Amino acid sequence: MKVLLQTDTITKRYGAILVTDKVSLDIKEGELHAIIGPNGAGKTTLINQLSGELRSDSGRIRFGNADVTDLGINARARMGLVRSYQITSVFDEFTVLENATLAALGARTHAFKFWRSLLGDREALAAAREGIEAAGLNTRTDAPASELGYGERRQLELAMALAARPKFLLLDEPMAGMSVQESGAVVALLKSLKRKYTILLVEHDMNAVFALADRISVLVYGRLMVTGTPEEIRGNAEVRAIYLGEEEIA
Ligand SMILES: Nc1ncnc2c1ncn2[C@@H]1O[C@H](COP(=O)(O)OP(=O)(O)OP(=O)(O)O)[C@@H](O)[C@H]1O
Repeated sequence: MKVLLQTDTITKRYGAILVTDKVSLDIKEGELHAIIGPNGAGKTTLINQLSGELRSDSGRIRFGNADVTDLGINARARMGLVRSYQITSVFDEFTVLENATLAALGARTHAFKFWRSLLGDREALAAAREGIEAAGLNTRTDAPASELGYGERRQLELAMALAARPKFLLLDEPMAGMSVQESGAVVALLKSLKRKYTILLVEHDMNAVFALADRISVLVYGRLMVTGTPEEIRGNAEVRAIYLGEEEIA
């Protein structure tokens, strides 16, 4: 499989703290790659470096054939490297369809000129409907976001990311705060998205990670400790030591 995203020794520090430390990763086209690691390991920081929300202090990032190190979040999103949006970017008074359409328009338009054409842009509307369908939210298309339950809201975030027609999806803890039933639904959803998109998943729910990932990378104190298949990670003595006492991986 071709490598779609490649980082070469990317580093981010806050003052004296090295939050990510020379992380070199290869993510292959079509794979679902999970990043796990203890609290504060630097997982969210790494996602932010990949999405372009944070500039790395050193190292390079390649996406497809391009060096995207110096590009911002919007430029990377337009190339297809898209992060599932934070809950704050959902507009409560807008419907599911309107929110997804905004995300579709935002992925390809600069500034705010898209406001006037909301729901008037056929291509954006089609992308929004596709995203909503893929995220399993089509029975709620016309509901205002304010009426969605917690799990549905996370589905809307996913729909918004998909409406941007990504090649590569960055997902930061999509199951956080969900009930067992809700996270089961998200696992099923992500299974249905596998292969259609290349996915990088940061997630604490080990059952979900081991059920979904083709490969898993373990980040500890900002350093990439090991990358392997779920079987290799499960059997890795160092990883087991880090998670000792955390029954999920046992
Ligand atoms: N803007 C910031 N300024 C200073 N320190 C920061 C900043 N953002 C993150 N950190 C620190 O960097 C470290 C890694 O944070 P990060 O959120 O990336 O870890 P994480 O692996 O995602 O953690 P968790 O699993 O708890 O979400 C933490 O010690 C955090 O306090």
